[in-house]
Amino acid sequence: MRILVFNAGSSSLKFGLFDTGNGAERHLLKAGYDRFRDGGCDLRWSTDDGRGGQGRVPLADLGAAIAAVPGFLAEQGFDWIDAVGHRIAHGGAGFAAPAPLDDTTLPEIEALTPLAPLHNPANLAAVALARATWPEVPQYGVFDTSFHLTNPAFATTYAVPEVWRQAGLRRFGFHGTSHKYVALRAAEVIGQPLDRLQVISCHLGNGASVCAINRGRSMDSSMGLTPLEGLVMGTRSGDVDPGAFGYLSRELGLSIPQIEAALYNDSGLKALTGSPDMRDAEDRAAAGDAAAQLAIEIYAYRARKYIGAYAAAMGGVDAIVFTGGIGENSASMRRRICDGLEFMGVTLDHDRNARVDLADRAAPELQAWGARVRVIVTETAEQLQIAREVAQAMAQPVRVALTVPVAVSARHVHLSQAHVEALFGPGATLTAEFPLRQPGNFGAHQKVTVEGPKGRFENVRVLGPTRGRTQIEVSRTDTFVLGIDAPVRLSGDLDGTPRVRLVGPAGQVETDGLIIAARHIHMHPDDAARWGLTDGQEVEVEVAGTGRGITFAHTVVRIQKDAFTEMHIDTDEANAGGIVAGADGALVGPGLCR
Ligand SMILES: Nc1ncnc2c1ncn2[C@@H]1O[C@H](COP(=O)(O)OP(=O)(O)O)[C@@H](O)[C@H]1O
Ligand SMILES: CC(=O)OP(=O)(O)O
Ligand SMILES: [Mg+2]
Repeated sequence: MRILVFNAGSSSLKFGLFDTGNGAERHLLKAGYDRFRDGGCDLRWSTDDGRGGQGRVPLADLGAAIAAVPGFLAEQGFDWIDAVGHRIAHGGAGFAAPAPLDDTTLPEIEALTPLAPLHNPANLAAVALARATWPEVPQYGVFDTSFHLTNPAFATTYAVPEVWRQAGLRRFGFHGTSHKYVALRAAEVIGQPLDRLQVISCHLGNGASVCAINRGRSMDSSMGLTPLEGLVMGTRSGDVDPGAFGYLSRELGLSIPQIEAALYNDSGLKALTGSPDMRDAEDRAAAGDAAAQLAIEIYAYRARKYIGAYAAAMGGVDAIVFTGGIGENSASMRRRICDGLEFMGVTLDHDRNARVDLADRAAPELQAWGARVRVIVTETAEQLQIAREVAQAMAQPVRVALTVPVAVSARHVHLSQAHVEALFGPGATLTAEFPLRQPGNFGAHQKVTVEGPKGRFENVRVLGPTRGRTQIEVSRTDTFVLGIDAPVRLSGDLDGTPRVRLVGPAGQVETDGLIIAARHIHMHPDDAARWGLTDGQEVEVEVAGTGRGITFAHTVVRIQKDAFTEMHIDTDEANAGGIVAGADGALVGPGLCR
């Protein structure tokens, strides 16, 4: 199968043509445009049959370079392809794996553009061009963010107001395809499976990020909601005190869009040296330019801090991997970053570091003899990794994933009006303390004690409004605390359920209705119709975006007028999957429609 891959970065367009299948992998064409300036850019290309070239071409920007690709392929005699893989920098929380690019997924990606303004527009321009040029050929997106969706909540959560978090403010991380590829390549060189290793990957290109890969999974990365956080980059600032926004607004009268544009386009090496290019910074520093010297020191210091932080975050490190234009090519930057880390077992062999040859996907080790931590440098093969992932995705049977929010229910009680009065006094009614997402439902001010032969739970929340029959929902673990066995039932299916004592301020009742709620999805009829689901149908739900991703079988779809579509699980289920509030679940199944 012949796969064309587009990788538009913030300063370059790289593309490649791969032949995959039958266990073999050929890199038919490797090409890239970069150093856009003065109305032109550098083109460099090579084919696996020995052709190639390099030189300036009159393409002024990334858009022009993207548009030139079909003509370039035709000129070099590559006249057919089976699929196109596109690097997409921001995929948000919705794309944990490569996805076909179609009229459903593209608007979701477009909506993320403000969070990756230097990247998603170029990525999407390549998609538009490829769809227009090869309308019959499947197009897949491979997302920088996917690899990091395994990051634990304590690494992805900003300590900011809840409404901001609900609006989507969280850390994502980028360069995932690169970090994954180089970590796998390092594991190959070390000769151990990646899931036994603790690796810190430093992708130092025009954009730059450090990633902690803890036993095969991304645990943290220096980029956040957007590719602005973290390291110093070509034109991006990396970490800045958020207090700067208020300061700049007050002192310089700058607006938020002005500040944001400057942090993306006019900061980093460009701000410190006048050029976004590390080659220029190194040349100027060597010629005695103090600003360039300081910029290089800041760059290295920031990277070294993140390496130290991630060694601490993982509780160890077996290998540090350098990649990206700077990581691959700048021996002096690798040395500046590693010097001073001897205390944690990192010692470079300076001769090896100075004589790196990365031809043929080499991944040389640069550590001194006897050093505990390996230091490896390798070319990032984002295009190859994208081609591999596209080929894998195409080989899989079609599964449609639909996203539903997952809510975790703690133990609670629904009461009949008769029981409200028995527990809270004659004439008492439930009063709402906070609304629930299912319309009309609320958490009541009222709380009761639930008592069994072995133990009791005090302050169990009553949910309103009242129902025809009292129902007490607990987890399986709770049944052991109470000392009463309870069946797994759907809400309302209460015949033959165990009796339990409820105690309120004005009295107590013995009532049946104790259940472990069967996991279910409240579903709006429109969603059910759109997705081809019927009431009572059981589906599988994958909640993968957590450290202990889990798939729930036998999840019952409950279609209800006006329902807010949402899956409900109990605390045992949430704990089993390491699921925190706000997680998304994916309904997966062959019969679902998008
Ligand atoms: N020989 C070199 N020495 C130092 N820096 C280099 C060298 N070659 C490339 N670079 C730097 O690599 C950066 C571009 O990295 P690259 O990974 O190609 O970018 P992108 O993020 O656009 O994919 C530029 O800052 C460039 O100066
Ligand atoms: C996410 C990012 O910064 O990518 P690049 O390095 O290609 O600019
Ligand atoms: Mg890049």
